[in-house]
Formats: sequence, C-alpha cells, structure tokens
Amino acid sequence: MTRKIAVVGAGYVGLVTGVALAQLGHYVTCIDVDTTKVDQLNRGELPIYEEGLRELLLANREAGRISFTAHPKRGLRSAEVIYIAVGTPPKEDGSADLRYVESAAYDIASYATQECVVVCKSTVPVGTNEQVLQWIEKEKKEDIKVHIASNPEFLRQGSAVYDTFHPDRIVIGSNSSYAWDVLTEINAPFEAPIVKTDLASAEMIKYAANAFLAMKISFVNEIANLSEKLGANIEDVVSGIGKDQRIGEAFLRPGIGYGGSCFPKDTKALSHLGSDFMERLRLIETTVEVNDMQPSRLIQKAIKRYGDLAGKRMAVLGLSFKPGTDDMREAPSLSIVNGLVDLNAEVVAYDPVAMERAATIFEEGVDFASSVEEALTGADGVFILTEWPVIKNIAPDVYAARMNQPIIFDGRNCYGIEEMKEAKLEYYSIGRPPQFGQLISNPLT
Ligand SMILES: NC(=O)C1=CN([C@@H]2O[C@H](COP(=O)(O)OP(=O)(O)OC[C@H]3O[C@@H](n4cnc5c(N)ncnc54)[C@H](O)[C@@H]3O)[C@@H](O)[C@H]2O)C=CC1
Ligand SMILES: O=C(O)[C@H]1O[C@H](OP(=O)(O)OP(=O)(O)OC[C@H]2O[C@@H](n3ccc(=O)[nH]c3=O)[C@H](O)[C@@H]2O)[C@H](O)[C@@H](O)[C@@H]1O
Repeated sequence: MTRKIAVVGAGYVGLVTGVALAQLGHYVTCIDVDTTKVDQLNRGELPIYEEGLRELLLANREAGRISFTAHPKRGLRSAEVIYIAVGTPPKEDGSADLRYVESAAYDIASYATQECVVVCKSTVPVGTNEQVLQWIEKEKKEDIKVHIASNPEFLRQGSAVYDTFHPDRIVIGSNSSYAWDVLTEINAPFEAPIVKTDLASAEMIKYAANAFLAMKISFVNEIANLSEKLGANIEDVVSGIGKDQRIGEAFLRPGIGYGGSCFPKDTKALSHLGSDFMERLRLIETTVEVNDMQPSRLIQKAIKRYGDLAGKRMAVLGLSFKPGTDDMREAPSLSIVNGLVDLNAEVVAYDPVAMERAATIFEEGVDFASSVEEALTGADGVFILTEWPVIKNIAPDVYAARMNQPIIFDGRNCYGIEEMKEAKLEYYSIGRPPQFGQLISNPLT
C-alpha cells in the first residue's frame, strides 16, 4: 500500500530514508530547517556525497514521489507516517542533545492532521521515544491518535544506499499494534529479519550495536599497539583470530581510531547513560579512552623518526573519517593534521571528495593539492589517513619517484609489509614492525 510519508530532517539518514521510501513507491516529503539544503535538494543537487544517492533522488523527483520543504506544515499535513531523522549531537558532558528531536515533536504536534505513526530513526537514549509521545500529546492541535515507534538506523556512510536496501535486520520497537502493522508492511520489501520489540529495547539495541562495534575497533587497536612492540604482525593476528566464527574478522581493522558522527558520540552517550543510572560501563569508557589516544600514535612515530618536524613538508592523503564520504565529523585526520601543524610541519593534503569541507575546518597551515601526485611531490613524508581506492592503490614506486624522502606513515595499513620491503620504502604502519628501505639503516635505534 502506498503511503503519504513525511521525513523530518534531510541529513545523511533522513535523505537516504526518504529516497529509499520513495523508491518503494511511497509519496515522501522531506522537511529540513536548513533552507540552503532544501533549495539545493529542490534543484536536484545533493548536499552530501553518497554513492548512488543522486541517481535515485533524481529518478524519484522526476516521478513526483519525493519533494523537499522548509515548512513543516506543508510536509506534515495529512502524513500517515512521520519519520524523525534529526541530529542528536553530543552535549559538552557527552550526553545526547535532544533539542532537535524535541523541536520535531512540537512541529508534529502543531501540524499533523490525521492518525499517524511517528517513527524515530534518530539515535536517542532509552526513554526518549516515550518522551516524544508525551511532547506530542501535550501540545497536539488536532484530536488525532498518534502512535510512536522506534526504528533505529544501521546504515554506514559511504555505503548508505546499499545498506538501506540490504539491511542485516530491521528493528521495530513499539507498544502499538497499529504502528507495528504499518511499519512491518513498509519494511517488507527489504526482505530482512524484523526484530519486534518494545521502545526501550529498540533504543538500547542501537547504542549497544554501535558500542560493540566501537569496542571491537579499540580492542584491535590495543592488540595492534602491543603486537608492534613485540614483533607480531596484527594482520596475521586478526586473520588468526577472525577465522574463529565466534569472533569474525569484521570491524577488526586496526588503524588511527574510529571517527564519524556516530561511534564517538554514541559511545559517550551510552557511557553517560550508564553513569546516570549508577551502572558504569567500564568497557565503553575504556573504548573511548583507547580511541582518543590512537591518532597520536602515528604522529609519535614521525617525531621518533625525524626528531623535529619543523619545516618538513608532509603530504596527508585522505581526510574524511572513512572512504566513500565527505564527512569530516570526528575524523582522525583532524587531530593528526592539527598535530602536524602544531609541530610546524608544512602540510599538503589531498582527499578525493572531502577537501571542500576540510578547507572550512583547517584555517591555517594546510595547503590542498589537486591530486595524489601533487601532494607527494617534494614531500619529506606522507601520512595515509583514509583508505580511498585512489590512495590505497598508489603504486609503491610513485612514492620514490615523487617524494623528497619517501617515508610513509600508513594509518590504515594499506600495504603489505613485504611489498614495501621489496620497494625499498621506509614504511611505518599500525601493529606491524617498521620496514626500512635502503636509504636508512635503522632510525629507531
Ligand atoms: N550519519 C549516519 O550514518 C547515521 C546517523 N544515525 C543517527 O541519525 C540521526 C541523524 O543523523 P544524520 O543524518 O547524520 O544527521 P545530519 O546532521 O546529517 O542531519 C540532520 C538534519 O536534521 C535537520 N534538522 C534539525 N532540526 C530539525 C527540525 N526541527 N526540523 C527539520 N529538520 C531539522 C538539520 O538541518 C539536518 O539537515 C542521528 O541521531 C544519528 O545518530 C543513525 C545511523 C547512521
Ligand atoms: O550509527 C551510525 O551512524 C552508524 O555508525 C557506523 O557507521 P559509520 O560511522 O558510517 O562507518 P563505519 O564503517 O562503521 O566506520 C566508523 C569508523 O570506524 C573506523 N573503522 C571501522 C572498521 C574497522 O575495522 N576499523 C576502523 O577503524 C572507520 O575508519 C571509521 O572511522 C556503523 O557501522 C553503522 O552501522 C551505524 O548505523
């Protein structure tokens, strides 16, 4: 059955959700307070980089199934299902800031005109959905029945469209059988297992999933840091433990720590929730601590290698928090680039899509190159911070040909150590013994 759906918040989640629902045949209006974003979307331009999204957006716009507005009244009037997909950023103390969710709830109270299911996709602390319903009930202008459901989102940036159409599971938390029926029907085409539960459990599932994945990353980074000191190779260690099906290899890629808009904020929000209820989550607290330290490890290697970085020309390859996105939120590159600038290195950065955003963040001391080759030319060292294909596929001889000193600090383990040994490159990575080329005997001793 085709439904009239409103999506409040047209960011990464709201936009992808809206486009996917339109693709399923529903009539979708996305509402956003950001008028620049709405204007862009109405022109068929995407405010974010996400593979495959533009084509789907244009096709559904053309078919008249999706539109964008900054006026909540226009979008919410006669909507049967209303998704909330606004941001829930961290407050100073780490807890989730619910002001945008609250404001979305009041808009719904003001402008919804018929019985509807309000579906919260935003990641929110346990108890928030109940609160949203109370906000709406308290202020609603029409005498309508409002059902509330939690339907947390599990997509990853960079593969958001694929993930939306191929979810591992769909979680629907509600106390309303009407909401369950409507959402089961809407989600049926995704052909994924549906976990039906109550509101609190659905909210907890989202935080627990992100915290567990973040914990895997901090775990592997700690084992990597120790492996490096003991002469073990973390890639072999992960391969050895990951083949145990109870462990698995996913999310055990060592590196410079997790970034992005969600793992950092959700681990802190969960940890805060634990403290609020006198149940400290020590594993999560440590996960955060380990992650905060991880980016500086790459800089420490450089300090150990050069002594003084002042005046050294450092190429930085990759700025976004992961490949496939232009999102710079909590990217490990932020602290690494700032660290290099603080050490008075000359930084020349390249990223295939995130440079425009990055230029608004790094104000001084960072130049941007228009290609990998340009960034490498004349450099005294290179920091690999995001494993974009165009970066991880750089042939080893390009470093030697372009750089003043081909010294590589690889924060994403893009290369095999044997490969770098053969290329005679001086190569430092995460969780593996350093490899030295023919030019340098052993700088660490
Ligand atoms: N980014 C991601 O990959 C994922 C995010 N999430 C969760 O989804 C939620 C949204 O995240 P993103 O899409 O990344 O955020 P975002 O910051 O990209 O987008 C949020 C949008 O909501 C708009 N907005 C704020 N208040 C509004 C209001 N009252 N009415 C209409 N629009 C309003 C903002 O202008 C913005 O465009 C967060 O809770 C996040 O934790 C969950 C899974 C994946
Ligand atoms: O709640 C969210 O927002 C989303 O958070 C993550 O998705 P995302 O942050 O987009 O990207 P990931 O692929 O999970 O990567 C997050 C960070 O972890 C790092 N990472 C990931 C995997 C790994 O093995 N090692 C590692 O360092 C990445 O480089 C990146 O900085 C989750 O994977 C999604 O399921 C979830 O919906």
